[in-house]
Amino acid sequence: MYYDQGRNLNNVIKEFQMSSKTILITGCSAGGIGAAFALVLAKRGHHVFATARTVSKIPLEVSKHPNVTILPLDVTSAESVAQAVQAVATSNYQLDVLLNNAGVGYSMPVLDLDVNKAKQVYDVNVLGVIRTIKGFAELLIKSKGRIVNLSTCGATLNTPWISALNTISETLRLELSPFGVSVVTIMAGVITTHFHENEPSFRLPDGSLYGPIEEIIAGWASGKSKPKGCTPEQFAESLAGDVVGGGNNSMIWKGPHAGGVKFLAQWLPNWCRDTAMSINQGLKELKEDIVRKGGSIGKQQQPSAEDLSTIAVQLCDVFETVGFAYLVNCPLSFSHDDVFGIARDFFGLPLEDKMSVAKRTFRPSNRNTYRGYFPAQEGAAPDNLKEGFEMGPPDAVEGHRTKETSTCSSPSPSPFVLTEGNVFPSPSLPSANSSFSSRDKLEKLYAELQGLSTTLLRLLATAVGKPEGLVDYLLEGSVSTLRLLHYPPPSPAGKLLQQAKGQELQEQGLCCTPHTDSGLLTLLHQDATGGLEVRNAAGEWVEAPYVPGSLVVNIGDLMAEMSGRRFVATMHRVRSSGRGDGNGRGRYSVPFFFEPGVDALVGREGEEVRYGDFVLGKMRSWVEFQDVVEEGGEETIKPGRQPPEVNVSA
Ligand SMILES: O=C(O)CCC(=O)C(=O)O
Ligand SMILES: [Fe+2]
Repeated sequence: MYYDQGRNLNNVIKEFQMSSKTILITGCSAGGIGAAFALVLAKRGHHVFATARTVSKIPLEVSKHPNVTILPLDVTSAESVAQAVQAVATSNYQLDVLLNNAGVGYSMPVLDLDVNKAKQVYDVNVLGVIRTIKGFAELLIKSKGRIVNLSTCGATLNTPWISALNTISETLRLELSPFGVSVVTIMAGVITTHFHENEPSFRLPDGSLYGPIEEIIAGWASGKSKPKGCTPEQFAESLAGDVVGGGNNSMIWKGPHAGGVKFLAQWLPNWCRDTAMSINQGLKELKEDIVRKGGSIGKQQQPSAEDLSTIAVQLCDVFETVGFAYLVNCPLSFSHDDVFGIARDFFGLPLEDKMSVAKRTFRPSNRNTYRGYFPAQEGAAPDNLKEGFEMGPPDAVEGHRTKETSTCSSPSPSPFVLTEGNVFPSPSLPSANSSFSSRDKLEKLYAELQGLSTTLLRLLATAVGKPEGLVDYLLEGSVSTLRLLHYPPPSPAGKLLQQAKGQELQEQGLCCTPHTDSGLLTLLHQDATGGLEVRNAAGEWVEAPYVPGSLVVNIGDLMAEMSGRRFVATMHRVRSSGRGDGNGRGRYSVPFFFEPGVDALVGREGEEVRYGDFVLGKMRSWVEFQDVVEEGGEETIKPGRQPPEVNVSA
């Protein structure tokens, strides 16, 4: 017996019994179900009006087919629909079938919906269908034709844009039956199309209650988490007979998994459906996350005023003495795994891709001076062996000099532009097989860390009796830096160099030399490798061990100054013993340096300096800016330092 992808004997017989029909299909852009239906039906001898909002998107194979007429049709425009109706009415064809296929996707938890966006989605998916049906109704009634609405089996579960269509479709089925027009809803299973590519990269709005499961939701929004489906062509083949066939068959469930969902939706009790729908949707994980955080969600996560003043007292106490604190249960939507996943994503790129965003010091042809990548400099600084990537505020304009030189009273002659925009490895990187997909996550992490640091700064400022407005003043145009660090395991050549540098260095085994941070506060994610050490008031180096899930917080020079030296900017370093988890990957850390705006006047009362100048002064001692040289009283970047293995022309 003949059987081909659902095109069973009955369908074949049904089709042979029917003469050639004329079908108008909406949304026939390449890669989608509409285009696949157009081709399959045209090849079977039917005449097809293949329509799309942008007709150039209709694949050539369809548009060049002798049985196809191309028409522009935007289902959100009554005028466009009227023009298409006019074109069909004045053609030599009688319209037998209207296949409403055009649709757009919008995946978002209901609480996070952007209502205007939702209106647009309804305008295409629901009102667009009504507009088109109204337009073609007269022709369809004349032919006693058929309306086929493409829906999905997801409509019975969690796709509000589509379930509205189903109700309308079923209502129309009854309302049009007296006129001899049949109405069918296709409950599509999983079809692999370009549908999700129309959705921009997924991002929950700031403050979403669903933040902890954003990645899981993103997997569904992008279609990546969908089970394997059939191709649009296979799907169209299996349904061609149903589209042109008569009969009032209401709902047709077709495509991979459609049968299972039908069974679930129509036969099993609600609790079974709820259980099935909670699998891999992140709801279980979200519940666990809420329980882990003490059963509180959203706004209730904010501690009470009493809690805040207790935290303020504890922080003051710790910054006056030890200088370092561990924050636990931080209100961040990123776990340690998430944060170090981003770091691994970046540092795992081939060197030439990282060098494509290297600071100008390391690649003279690049424009970025302050943000971007700095490579490990094994020869120049074996005791400071780290590679890093730095970004500033996500909204800084790329390659744009802002306030730094425009409003300040004494413009800095430095070639470093502290306010410059961020650079990220482009998705189409020089090397074929690599890609960096964590830009959105980095920007979100930055925003969350800036928010958390602001809360901490407000607490500290109030605790030391600073005026209310000080924090807002300092943070105007804040140039905080989020830094990804990787301390690679030393190469054999690097080990030799360390030995050559002398006994003391070898014994210390440092990969980040002792320093204080320069800004207000530093919030550090360190991985489980360890190695961070802090110098206590007695001048002894003590280990700052890894505490799962915690953030290490210390204050920088600026905060120490502003507190009248009440707080200590603690000296810290990293030992290279902590340069690997044994699997040869090295150590990762992600410090966030919370900084004021470049023009904020900072420092001790009566001796205030511009923060931009303060930080540029400090940069002279940083390994990643060692190429600042004085020439004729002005600092310039000494160009041309490259890690030896990089091909400059790459
Ligand atoms: O890697 C670490 O744990 C510390 C890094 C650090 O202190 C810094 O980058 O200022
Ligand atoms: Fe530091």
